[in-house]
Amino acid sequence: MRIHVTFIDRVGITQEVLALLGGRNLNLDAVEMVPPNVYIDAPTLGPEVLEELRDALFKVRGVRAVEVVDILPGQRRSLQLYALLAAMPDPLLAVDGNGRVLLANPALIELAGRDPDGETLGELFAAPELHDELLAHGFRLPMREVVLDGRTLLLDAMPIGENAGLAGALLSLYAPNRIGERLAALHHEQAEGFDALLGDSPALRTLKARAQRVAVLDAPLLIQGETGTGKELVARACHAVSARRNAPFLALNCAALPENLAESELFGYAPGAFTGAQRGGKPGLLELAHQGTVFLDEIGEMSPYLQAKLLRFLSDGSFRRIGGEREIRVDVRILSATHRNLEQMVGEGRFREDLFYRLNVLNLAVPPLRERSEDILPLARHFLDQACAQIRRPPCRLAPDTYPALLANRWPGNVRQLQNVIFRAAAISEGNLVEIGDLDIAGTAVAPQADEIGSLGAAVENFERGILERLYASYPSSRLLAARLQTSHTAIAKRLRKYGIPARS
Ligand SMILES: Nc1ncnc2c1ncn2[C@@H]1O[C@H](COP(=O)(O)OP(=O)(O)OP(=O)(O)O)[C@@H](O)[C@H]1O
Repeated sequence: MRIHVTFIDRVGITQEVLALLGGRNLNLDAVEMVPPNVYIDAPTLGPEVLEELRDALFKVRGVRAVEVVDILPGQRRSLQLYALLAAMPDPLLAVDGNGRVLLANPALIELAGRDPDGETLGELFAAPELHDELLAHGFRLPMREVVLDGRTLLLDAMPIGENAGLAGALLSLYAPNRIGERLAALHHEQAEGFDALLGDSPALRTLKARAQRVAVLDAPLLIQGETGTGKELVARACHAVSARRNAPFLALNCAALPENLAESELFGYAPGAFTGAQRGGKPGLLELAHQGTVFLDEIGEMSPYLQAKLLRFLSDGSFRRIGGEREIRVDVRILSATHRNLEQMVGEGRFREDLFYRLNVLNLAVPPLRERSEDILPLARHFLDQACAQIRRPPCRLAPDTYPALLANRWPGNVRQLQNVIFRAAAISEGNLVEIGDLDIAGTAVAPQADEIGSLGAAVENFERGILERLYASYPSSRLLAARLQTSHTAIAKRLRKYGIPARS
């Protein structure tokens, strides 16, 4: 039983109260003192002893009230705190002033494969120098990379109780790809519609112009493009300028969920649909998005069963919830996206042809980043500003010698990869310049395979020629190209001649 005693504060009163409990041989699990209150958790305290104890307590001078409570305030606070920590998808740690773990949330325990309670940060990350550095700086350091169970993560520290003397810190770990998502979320809040799609390359301008035309036509739209090119951003923009903009835009990633979960997310389920479950029904995204838009990402990964169910919805506008009898009609526009070649999948019998035609009434192709190299540096600068603001570090710039490497990179992960590379660089770079060594793009440069390289000189020349040829299309004079690459006009003219790159009119 838990009790709450209220008293008029005076010297020695709490000891007198506790002495009464001690005298009755009660096991005390917890005592919380918040004068003029004392809260006591005594599991062995039964109703009879309570009656007698209450009388005894009222004989103590100053005791005003004795009542039974469900839970102690501190216990309630820690339950709430645990619930909050458990709901946080990113791994979190609280440490004391000596860098010893006091608390880890379930995401961190899962990641570490153990509860690191009591370990030092040096032990947890197998990095004693990190521990010393964090302590030496009072936990106030820019984000840095750490390795936990073989995975590289970014560590962000926030000191606790600085004014009243350092009490410890709260540490958050982010997977580099989650940071991109967080930035994207931030971005979505800032810009809606096509303004969110940054870039001024001819390829992107053409895409935007076409997208603005198809966005307002109320028919299914298929968006194709490599991973990370911005397909979802395009889909959101199309919704935001369409007549449906005041109704919801709800997205489902068909690759992220197993078939049964994807089905219940999209179509919902009827009450009692699951045997043994006491659950009521649940509407799916199609119902929730009534009069709005449903975006089906990675549609190429949709199972044949769901393809059939979706086809039926696209053909007659109706469907049934899982386990439901009733036909439901909703007014929803379907936008879908894929990085796969759906035509080829249709040819190979891996995607339904009839569904393909239903989805592909309108279509857009988002170009890969390497085909719009003019966008690379403006995007990189934008992501750098965003990253510095997000991690609360002073603004920094890209060192000019990073340009050729950024421009020559193949960017297989496209804009998302660029965003992540820049974020990581902002997090680990020490000064106000992001240097080439801060960019984690080794291995994805457009470079010959090792066994194709004859000599270093020839390889460097090939590399240089590739950059010049590619940029010359968008900066079609040696002066423009020189300004773009931040070098002299004569140096560019000399190289264009050397490589026999014909002058543009
Ligand atoms: N033109 C752009 N301007 C600004 N940010 C962009 C642009 N294109 C993409 N991004 C950002 O890059 C990230 C990836 O974009 P998005 O999720 O839209 O790509 P996707 O093609 O749908 O990816 P996937 O194929 O993996 O689903 C997001 O954080 C998005 O905000």
